[in-house]
Amino acid sequence: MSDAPINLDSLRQRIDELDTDILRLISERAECARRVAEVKTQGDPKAVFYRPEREAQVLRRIMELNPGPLDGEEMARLFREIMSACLALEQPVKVAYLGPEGTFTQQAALKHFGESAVSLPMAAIDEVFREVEAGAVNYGVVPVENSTEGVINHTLDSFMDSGMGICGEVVLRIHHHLLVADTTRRDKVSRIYSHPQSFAQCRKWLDAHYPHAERIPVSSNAEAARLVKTEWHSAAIAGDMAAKLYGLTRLAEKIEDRPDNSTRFLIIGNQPVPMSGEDKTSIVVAMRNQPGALHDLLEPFHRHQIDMTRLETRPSRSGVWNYVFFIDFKGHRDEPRVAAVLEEVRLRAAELKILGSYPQGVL
Ligand SMILES: C=C(O[C@@H]1C=C(C(=O)O)C=C[C@H]1O)C(=O)O
Repeated sequence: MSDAPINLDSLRQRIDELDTDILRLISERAECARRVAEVKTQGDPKAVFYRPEREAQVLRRIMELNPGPLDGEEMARLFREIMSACLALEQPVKVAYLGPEGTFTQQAALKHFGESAVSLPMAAIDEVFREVEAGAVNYGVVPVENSTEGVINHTLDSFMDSGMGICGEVVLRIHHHLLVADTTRRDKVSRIYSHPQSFAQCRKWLDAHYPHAERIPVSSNAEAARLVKTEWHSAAIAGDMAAKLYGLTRLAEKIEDRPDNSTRFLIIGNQPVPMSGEDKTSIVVAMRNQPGALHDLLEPFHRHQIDMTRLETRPSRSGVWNYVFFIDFKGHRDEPRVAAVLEEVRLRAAELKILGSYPQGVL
């Protein structure tokens, strides 16, 4: 240990030098982004600053080039924040999300846009759509499917009613914790608050560890966390954002029954997104109610070898067509192969709405 101080000093000196370099380089990068903003605004008063396809390309490139020892996702997260700060220099992006504050949807919004985005909680999914449609915010973030609980119908229905499209997706690993306040009697927990979906995702764990505690469903995990603050015999199941927001501690961590529990969120907006190189397209199709309709719809995808990633059916509310199909597939609408399929589907369908082509989630 005798040479430790010398080593430590020289290593810290090297870190200082490197930080000086990093600082200079980030500043230079920010200056470039500011100049990009000038180019974008030239002759265009309604210039769009946020470019999802470019951001996806930047992050993918960083992950490819990353030499370690930090892992690719960790490195991309750091660059995500650098880009977020650079974009804020051009114009801070304003995002509405399904609130309240402290929910997984807020976590998804910040994961996608970075911490420099201004995020505003909305009380319901259709309010998020309305805020974007009214131009009060640039984008919206809503959950669309969970790996254990399935699709979130409310989001699909909102797409049927609104003119909004999709300009991105983000997938979040959902970790639930059993949270308590400083004042909670940890050995006397008799009541647990959470969102019904979170209860469903932690059912086995709860049956094993808290079979006798009363489970009280509330409107969100963040609301569960808020209630715990005032009750000495209660706990909440919620995620990290809610724990941080209400100053709760984890009595048990990662209590979800399935370790791969994740939720997919969509970024909604009304901006067409150019190709990023790895894209997805989402469409809604109404078919005539006749035998073989579903086969007719799927056949062109099969023939053009397009990789379908999701197919959901929803009852149509217009009364004329019995069902509409929500389809996600790999590829961008500007690719000839995809354009050909969309044209064929348009001819076969009663109605086709292209919700958008957007970069596949990177982080
Ligand atoms: C700098 C740009 O604007 C924004 C900031 C980006 C960045 O910091 O790399 C990337 C895309 C845009 O969201 C750009 O379009 O290149």
